[in-house]
Amino acid sequence: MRVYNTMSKQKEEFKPLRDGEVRMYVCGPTVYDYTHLGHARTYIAFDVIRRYLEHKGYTVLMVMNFTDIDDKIIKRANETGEDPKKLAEKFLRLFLEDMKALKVKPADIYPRVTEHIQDIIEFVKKLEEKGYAYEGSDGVYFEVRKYQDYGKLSKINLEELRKGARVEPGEGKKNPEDFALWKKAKPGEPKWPSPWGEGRPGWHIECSTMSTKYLGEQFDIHGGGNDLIFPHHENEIAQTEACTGKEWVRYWLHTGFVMVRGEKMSKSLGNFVTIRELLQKYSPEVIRFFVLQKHYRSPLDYTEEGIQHAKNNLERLYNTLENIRIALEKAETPFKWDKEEFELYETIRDARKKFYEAMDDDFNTAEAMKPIFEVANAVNRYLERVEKPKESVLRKALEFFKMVSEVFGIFEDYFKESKETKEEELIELLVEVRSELRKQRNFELADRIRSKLRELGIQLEDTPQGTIWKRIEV
Ligand SMILES: Nc1ncnc2c1ncn2[C@@H]1O[C@H](COP(=O)(O)OP(=O)(O)OP(=O)(O)O)[C@@H](O)[C@H]1O
Ligand SMILES: [Zn+2]
Repeated sequence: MRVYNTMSKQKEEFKPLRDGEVRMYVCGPTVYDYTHLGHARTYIAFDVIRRYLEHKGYTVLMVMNFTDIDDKIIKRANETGEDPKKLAEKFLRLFLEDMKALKVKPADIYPRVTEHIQDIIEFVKKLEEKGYAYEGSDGVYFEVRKYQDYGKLSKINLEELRKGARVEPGEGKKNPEDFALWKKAKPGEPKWPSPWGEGRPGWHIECSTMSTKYLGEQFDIHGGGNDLIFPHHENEIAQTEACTGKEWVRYWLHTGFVMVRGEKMSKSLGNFVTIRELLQKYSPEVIRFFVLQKHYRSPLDYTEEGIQHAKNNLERLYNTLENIRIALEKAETPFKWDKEEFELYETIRDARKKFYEAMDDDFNTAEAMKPIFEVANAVNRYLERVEKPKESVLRKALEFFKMVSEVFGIFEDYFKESKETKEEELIELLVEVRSELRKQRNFELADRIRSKLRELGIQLEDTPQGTIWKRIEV
């Protein structure tokens, strides 16, 4: 498997630091507004990367932070007259709801800045002890020129950076390129005690602190949107490697932007569409499908037609799945296979290979889509041509779609539904058998079925119209 590493600007063989385990950290949102499609693209992309790694047999430990205190939150709270803590809490909950709706698997750990202030202070203290940090009038700063490798991720040139930046009036830093590790509180701002007086952490330090706390001083994947490469990730690297003296992250992965008419979808430009709005019109799977039609590093243009197109394509696939379901009802036991079965089988076999090759090539979901449609088309053709379809070859197609479902997080309704339907059919069957037993006055066995079902959370009630059943808590 090969992944594109922003650090080396090329695809590299993927080899995690520990066998069989992938530890990954994805920068989470600053929670002061609704989640828009741009954010969702990034989180869906990392969700699929994580799902694929799990599918390949890795144990994945995933951490995603919440920036629940920050300039943007304070600014918004001041505008709306809300308490910044309450504001952050509200949007944090809404974000989790949105991710759940989009079937993004939850991170294993969601550390929040406000619950890790002490850890952050310790980290800054270490940087101070090692001579990388200094206290200025309004906060503690990281002295960029002390860290030799600055710029290695973004390839930014420190001299250029210096020329372009300046120390704003009121800022207590020595050099224009230095960045804040700790900000001293201004009147009315949320604050915590520290060796440098009351204040709050700078933005970058939280990710260095919380990622190393939970994933160790070295781990495999660190990700986020393209806009985080500089300065956020560059600064994270400087802080962490200055502190530990070790190479920190193996692979840096960055997602391309969702674009609207040539511009990045963003809150500040006001050109965004929220997940909530989209979910009123489209199913979560349509949104996922839309996002996955492009490779995660490419820009993704958002248009109404684009989503509509994704919707139609997904529907086509669902139709095929429905065709398989119907065909399975009349499918035959395969006493023999003919040319048609072998043709379909070979398409599925090749498609599976292509799917894995595409995903192994830097998680190329856009390429991986092609074999999905190849199988769908082949199944439809097979069902049109063959009068008595063979169960085994249809099951092969279903297995393929099930695999896609696991990795892409689509078709979940179909596979979940069919499992439940099966279960319901089995319950109906037992109810029928029990009624028959009662008619034959075999009450002992009938009661056994009833009490066993009850233990499993299915309650039977005998009514004049017959026996009905319902699910109960056990
Ligand atoms: N248009 C976009 N396309 C893809 N990813 C995006 C887009 N906008 C933001 N992201 C990513 O979403 C994640 C969360 O972003 P964050 O909460 O910092 O957003 P933000 O910068 O406040 O949002 P905005 O850019 O809308 O002001 C980051 O990884 C960021 O790179
Ligand atoms: Zn971060």
